[in-house]
Amino acid sequence: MRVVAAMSGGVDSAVAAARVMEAGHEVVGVHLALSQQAATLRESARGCCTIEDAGDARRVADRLGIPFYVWDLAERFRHDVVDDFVAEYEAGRTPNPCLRCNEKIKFAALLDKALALGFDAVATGHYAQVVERADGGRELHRAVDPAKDQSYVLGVLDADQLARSLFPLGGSTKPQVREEARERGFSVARKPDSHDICFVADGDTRGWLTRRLGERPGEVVDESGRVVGQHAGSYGFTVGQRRGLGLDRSTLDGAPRFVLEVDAARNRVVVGPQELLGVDVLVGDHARWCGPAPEGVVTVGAQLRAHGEEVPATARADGDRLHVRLERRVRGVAPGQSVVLYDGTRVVGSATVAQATRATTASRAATDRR
Ligand SMILES: Nc1ncnc2c1ncn2[C@@H]1O[C@H](COP(=O)(O)OP(=O)(O)OP(=O)(O)O)[C@@H](O)[C@H]1O
Repeated sequence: MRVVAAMSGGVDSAVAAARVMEAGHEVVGVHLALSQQAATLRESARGCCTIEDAGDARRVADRLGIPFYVWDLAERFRHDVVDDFVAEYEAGRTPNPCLRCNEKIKFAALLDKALALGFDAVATGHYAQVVERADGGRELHRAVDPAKDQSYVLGVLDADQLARSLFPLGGSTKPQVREEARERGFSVARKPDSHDICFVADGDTRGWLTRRLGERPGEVVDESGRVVGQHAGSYGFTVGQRRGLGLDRSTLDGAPRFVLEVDAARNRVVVGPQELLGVDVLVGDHARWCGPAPEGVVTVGAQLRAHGEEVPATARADGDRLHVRLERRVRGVAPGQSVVLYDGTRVVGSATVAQATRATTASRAATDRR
């Protein structure tokens, strides 16, 4: 096959590229320039896809003796990932930009361009496994290294995208990959792992959003609507958050408060005690399936954040929508988060949480009897 190896300049994609090459494929290395240097020079200097990262990727490609190109997808990334991120927070939701980047950039813009140029597949350094079934169909599975498993952020891929994707690291642990990089003499063998959101270089999401959206003062209220504090922009909050709530402690008892709801339309943040945070009924939209959509009610494991725990659940597909009933209440589920469904280690599909509520005692008892 002719394969584009997506090379970030990190250790994982370096080893992934080497493995695809050794599997006998014809490989071309591609680094994506994703940040707009002119607009965010100060931030991009420590964020993803810097000039240094491109240089690191090029050095690995040179060592492997493969052609190497930089493709500029900065405009697509800004529109589909960064602007979407801002708009989601502005609307009171909590997006996952890595998942969006996989959906819109790596396995859409990059893959489309690769296919248009005559390539057969894209290989990345994601930790996940693609398993080929006897009927030729392909399934996405968790990686063997639970600490690195990235199947959650790949849960948006459909069958066609999966058929064109190679994840050569899914069967290895991170220490094995680092050791292999060292043995291969890659300059990036000891490069630290990337963390957090690549375009929010210092990790301060609220500060980053404030620079884009400006201050929008509003009220923090408790579950009964009583004003208990002030905020500088409801976009700076996420359901389940405990710190930085700006509460007027004189109006409250000493118990900790958590964000229960971000009401963007009214620029209000609702806080309350921990026991009100738990939800077990989710309605998702933008449902995506790695294979055919399941029929009827299916038993699954539901994961709500990258590296979050998997909760036993039942799910029902309904067109673009997904209904999920969790077997137990989970705290801090925000609209905008993705719910990814698993059957054992296999990814079944995903959706974006639109509503997260709690079942009434009567409906919970009815479910328990079923
Ligand atoms: N700027 C980029 N250009 C090309 N490919 C990229 C880029 N950023 C990420 N990728 C691809 O997506 C994969 C997963 O990206 P992620 O940001 O999770 O990196 P990572 O796990 O830190 O991997 P790495 O060690 O390769 O940077 C990478 O291994 C690489 O194949």
